[in-house]
Amino acid sequence: MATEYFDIIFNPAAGAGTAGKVLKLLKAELKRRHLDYTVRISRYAGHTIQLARQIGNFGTKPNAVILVVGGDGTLNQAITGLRASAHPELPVAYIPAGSGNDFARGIGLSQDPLKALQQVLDATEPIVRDIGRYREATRNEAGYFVNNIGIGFDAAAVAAANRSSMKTILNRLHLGSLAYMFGVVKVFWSRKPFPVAVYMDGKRHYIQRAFLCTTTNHPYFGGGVRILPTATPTDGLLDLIVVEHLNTPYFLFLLLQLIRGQHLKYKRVHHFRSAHLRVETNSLEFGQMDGEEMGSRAYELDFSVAKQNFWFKLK
Ligand SMILES: Nc1ncnc2c1ncn2[C@@H]1O[C@H](COP(=O)(O)OP(=O)(O)OP(=O)(O)O)[C@@H](O)[C@H]1O
Repeated sequence: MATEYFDIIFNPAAGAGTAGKVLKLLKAELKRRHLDYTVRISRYAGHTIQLARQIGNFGTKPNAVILVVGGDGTLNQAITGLRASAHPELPVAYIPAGSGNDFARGIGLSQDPLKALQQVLDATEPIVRDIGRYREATRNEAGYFVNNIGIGFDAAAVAAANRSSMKTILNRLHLGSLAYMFGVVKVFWSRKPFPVAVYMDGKRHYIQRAFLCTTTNHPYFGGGVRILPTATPTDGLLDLIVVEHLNTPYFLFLLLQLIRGQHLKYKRVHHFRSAHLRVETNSLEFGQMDGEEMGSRAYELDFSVAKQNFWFKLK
């Protein structure tokens, strides 16, 4: 089936306001190829959920494809809205236009908008990939994530990066993924270790001094950091990494090993992999989901895997 029509959902705030340039490029290319489209603009934070739900509920033209243009948060919200609609099976195409773009990196979609569009146009049938599903008991929330949910260090870094004026400047310089590094440096000295309980395959694992606790669908977080090189979005499993904080020199050593992709072999780095995971914390900690802040709370999270139809061709 060739794509005849695109229902574009566009987040003008993605990439700290630089996504408009991406949309302009795409529109010109679609026009050049005589491909028809409609653009629905996300007018406020969270509006993407409603836009996607409306497309799922009120139908689209035959052979229409939903094309999301934005960052990881926009993709997350589009999938969340669509899955709450009458047609959750509709495939989702995506053009990365955010700051971090970890989903594109993790799934094998180009970060160059026109190359990504070519991958979308090359698709002839939906492609199925894993996404994460979560339930959080403290605030009675449930939903999906395309990249990861993190508690602790990474989430505090996301919060710091989002509040930083550097994010806007770096996005303008096409260095959006560096914004997270500024967040990392900012929160590094102020974060305190916290206890975490992980439940997997009927066993409880208690980690007294966790610093970072991230459940992920693919290797990347924080704008290109390969936190779990072995995670794959096709295995029906989620990967969880818990990094312990022993002391500052050891933690810096682990960070160095992380950059070299060698961190998983150390005793203070715990790796879990399963179709079902549960994570509990008892202190107030920051959380992040696909780069969006989840607020500060004591978490009780249950994770599982869902299958999602996408529309792009991967090598
Ligand atoms: N019109 C709007 N005005 C302000 N914020 C919006 C608007 N529409 C959507 N949003 C919000 O923009 C936020 C950021 O979106 P997104 O994550 O896609 O971009 P990003 O943070 O630049 O990318 P990435 O997650 O890849 O780093 C989301 O929380 C979304 O709810």
